[in-house]
Amino acid sequence: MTLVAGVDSSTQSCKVVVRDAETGALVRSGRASHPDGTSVHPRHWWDALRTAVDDAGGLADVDAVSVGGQQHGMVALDADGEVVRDALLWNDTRSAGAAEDLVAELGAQEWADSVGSVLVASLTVTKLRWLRDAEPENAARTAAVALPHDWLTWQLAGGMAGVGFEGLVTDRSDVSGTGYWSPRTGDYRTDLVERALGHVPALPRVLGPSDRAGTGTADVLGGGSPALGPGAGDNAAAALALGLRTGDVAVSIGTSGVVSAIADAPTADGSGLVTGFADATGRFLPLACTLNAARILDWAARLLGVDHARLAELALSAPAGADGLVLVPYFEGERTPNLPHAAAALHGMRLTNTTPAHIARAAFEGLLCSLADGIDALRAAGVPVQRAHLVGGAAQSAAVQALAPDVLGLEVHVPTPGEYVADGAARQAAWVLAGGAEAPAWVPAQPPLVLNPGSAADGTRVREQYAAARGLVLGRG
Ligand SMILES: Nc1ncnc2c1ncn2[C@@H]1O[C@H](COP(=O)(O)OP(=O)(O)O)[C@@H](O)[C@H]1O
Ligand SMILES: O=C(CO)[C@@H](O)[C@H](O)COP(=O)(O)O
Repeated sequence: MTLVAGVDSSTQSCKVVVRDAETGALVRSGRASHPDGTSVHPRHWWDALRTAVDDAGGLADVDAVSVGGQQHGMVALDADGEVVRDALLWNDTRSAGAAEDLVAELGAQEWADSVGSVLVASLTVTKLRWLRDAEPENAARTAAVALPHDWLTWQLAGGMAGVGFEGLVTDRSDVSGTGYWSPRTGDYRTDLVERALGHVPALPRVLGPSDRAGTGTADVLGGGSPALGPGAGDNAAAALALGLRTGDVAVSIGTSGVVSAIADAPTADGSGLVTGFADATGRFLPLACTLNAARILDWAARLLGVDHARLAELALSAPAGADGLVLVPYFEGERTPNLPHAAAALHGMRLTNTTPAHIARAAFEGLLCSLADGIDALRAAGVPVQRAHLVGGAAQSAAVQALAPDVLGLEVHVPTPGEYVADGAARQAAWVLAGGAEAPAWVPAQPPLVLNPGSAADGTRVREQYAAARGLVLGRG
């Protein structure tokens, strides 16, 4: 049996899956935690990768490895290939002012036309501008810039000592989230890098969907020398694992809340709600991403002193609409809509509707309404939406599953619990070995759970009261 491995280096953890390259059957898996915080030294990702690989029984017997990962993080390297400072992650909002400056300089629609997206603090180019303004010495020392998955792939290939900056590679999906690469032309916009950072550092070579990135040589591979895949941004990797088709929307509820869809043509949404990324198959991945998602539920569980299973029970014991209690969940500021300095707010509190059950219900409804807003934005950008596929850690919550069809107003498929980002990376690794125009067809071991909307009226009411409360927050934002 030929084995391949996929890695998901996500915000909160690192996951590794080992699968049969031909059938996609899961052979073994492992995981390890990442530290908290929105700026992290990349060595923590490397340490977690090591631990997750050990947990997965090693990789000595795999023939190819691909790395998927959290998008946008700025990994700045000096001329010796050393990390210049902690990487600023996608959910670090300190570059919000830099994003405003850059948008003011060129105009929102010009950014959307040039790089597919209007800039918000998540996008790497804004972090480069922040570095130039806040830490000019670090900016001047920056000789190369990579994304989290690029840096990990480079480490697997031997890093500076092994392959130098010439061996630094990325893929279309992840580079499309930098804000200095055009999904429409497939070219870097080095003029925009220079505008942000003040000079043009070495940038990773952009590989095609099944191009070989090199050969793994690192110790963590246990003496094996697997082919390395180009890797992918986490959302593109999940889309590859799910085999999304026209009309399908992936709804991922991890640290970020993401709705994304495969498209044949690039998008350029000047409103900024939809970012026009590329996917991992040579197509495009219009996407709306929130900063607040699974951690809304983590917050509610902590507040109420219960675990996730009990939080779901409490929520399902309260009526739809929580008797008017509405959570607008912008705990960490927000990205969609772009309100980096906003805070969360509970609206409509009465003595009768502030029970644990109502608060739990409001948490789930606030989470799902913010995702439903993202689906509306995709539709407004011309993306067809027929059904949702629910993935990410919080997709396993019974209350998310019960409430999603009504609030999203869609048929919802819940695939078998799994690590869809790591699975997509593993499927890409199999594609690198097999070659050909399409990724190998892997059939899921079990069909998804299919959930249909029960009460359209409930869904509409929940969304209307959320929209009213969100309007108050926008007014303050
Ligand atoms: N059954 C559950 N109910 C609600 N939230 C859950 C459940 N299981 C996991 N989570 C949450 O999912 C998140 C992790 O999801 P994951 O997709 O791995 O995140 P990321 O990719 O951002 O690291 C955590 O915040 C965790 O608390
Ligand atoms: O910023 C985005 C997408 O644009 C996020 O989706 C990150 O890629 C992080 O994802 P998770 O770690 O939450 O899965």
